[in-house]
Amino acid sequence: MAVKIFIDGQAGTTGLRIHERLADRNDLTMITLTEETRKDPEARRAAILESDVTFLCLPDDAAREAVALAGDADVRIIDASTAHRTNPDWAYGFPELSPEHREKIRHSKRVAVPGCYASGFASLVYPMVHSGLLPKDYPVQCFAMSGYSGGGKKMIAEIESPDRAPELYSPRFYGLANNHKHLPEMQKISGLEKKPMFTPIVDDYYNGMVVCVPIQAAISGFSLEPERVQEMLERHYAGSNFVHVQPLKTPAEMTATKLSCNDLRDTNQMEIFVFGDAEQILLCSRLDNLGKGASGAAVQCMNIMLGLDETVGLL
Ligand SMILES: NC(=O)C1=CN([C@@H]2O[C@H](COP(=O)(O)OP(=O)(O)OC[C@H]3O[C@@H](n4cnc5c(N)ncnc54)[C@H](OP(=O)(O)O)[C@@H]3O)[C@@H](O)[C@H]2O)C=CC1
Ligand SMILES: CC(=O)N[C@@H](CCC(=O)OP(=O)(O)O)C(=O)O
Repeated sequence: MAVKIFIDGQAGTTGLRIHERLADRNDLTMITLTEETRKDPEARRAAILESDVTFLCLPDDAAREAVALAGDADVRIIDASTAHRTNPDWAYGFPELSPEHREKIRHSKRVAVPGCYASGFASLVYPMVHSGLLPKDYPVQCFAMSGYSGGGKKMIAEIESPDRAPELYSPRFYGLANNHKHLPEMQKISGLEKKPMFTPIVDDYYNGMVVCVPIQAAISGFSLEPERVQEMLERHYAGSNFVHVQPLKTPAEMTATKLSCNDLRDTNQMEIFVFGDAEQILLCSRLDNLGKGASGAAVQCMNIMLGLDETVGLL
């Protein structure tokens, strides 16, 4: 019998992408609400209770409300918002981080999809800390660039407006008070003792991102050759369907490299790069904020929860 799916927030950026990824699957049937009822709590409750799997593609408060509407019903909930990502009762939806993460997703009824920046960050820092290559108390910094679809419908409308302000044609720094909403999960999931410093930038292209973590090994008093880091990361993600650690480049190739942020657009792929030398290393993770950073990861988690091949319906 087909699995019944409800997407709460189906008209939003993430909801539409999940719908696109699932629409052609004949092992699933979609429960949809009309434009008039899609924000009505009673209609949403009925749809959640009728479903086998509900995706929440909502602002945080509405996601919390949806979980309350579900009560203790047996439905599986996959939440794309920030609301439950550091809640220990929820599985963190990044199966490649460790076999324990994958098992918790497989057996959980409640899964929080990682934030897009947090996905890139954890893909680098979790293995570095858990392998012992990076001390837990290292003062981690992170900078990243995202396409504007990361800001949801409101930012998309602002950037795509025919009479947008001149400053919207340029990349923009934000989160400058080091209070970005992904920081709690970046620290907790990666196992860091100190809050990282995180500087995101949003630019004038639709989707895709690169998240970078520089490591000053020599001046911090430990040694960290790029070869050792690349080998550890390659081992950590060996056999992964979606996370691919790139071979180490020669110094000349590193100098010549330009990483574009949108290469993995519309896929659920993630690429990891190691640059630098024994003094200073730069780790970079490239992904699609709407793919492995949101709807792709959500569908991958659903496949795992349903005991299916995790790659079904995903590029
Ligand atoms: N865009 C991205 O790259 C990513 C987004 N996320 C997260 O996913 C969630 C959704 O984000 P995104 O799709 O970008 O946001 P959007 O603003 O594009 O979509 C949110 C949708 O939720 C609807 N909505 C708002 N309140 C309610 C309510 N009370 N009941 C039912 N529907 C409601 C909105 O309705 P209306 O259309 O009327 O405004 C809108 O359609 C957010 O928590 C976001 O942080 C996660 C990872 C990446
Ligand atoms: C460009 C942009 O504005 N990006 C969003 C993050 C998008 C995202 O992944 O955030 P959630 O998963 O937490 O919803 C932001 O920085 O708030």
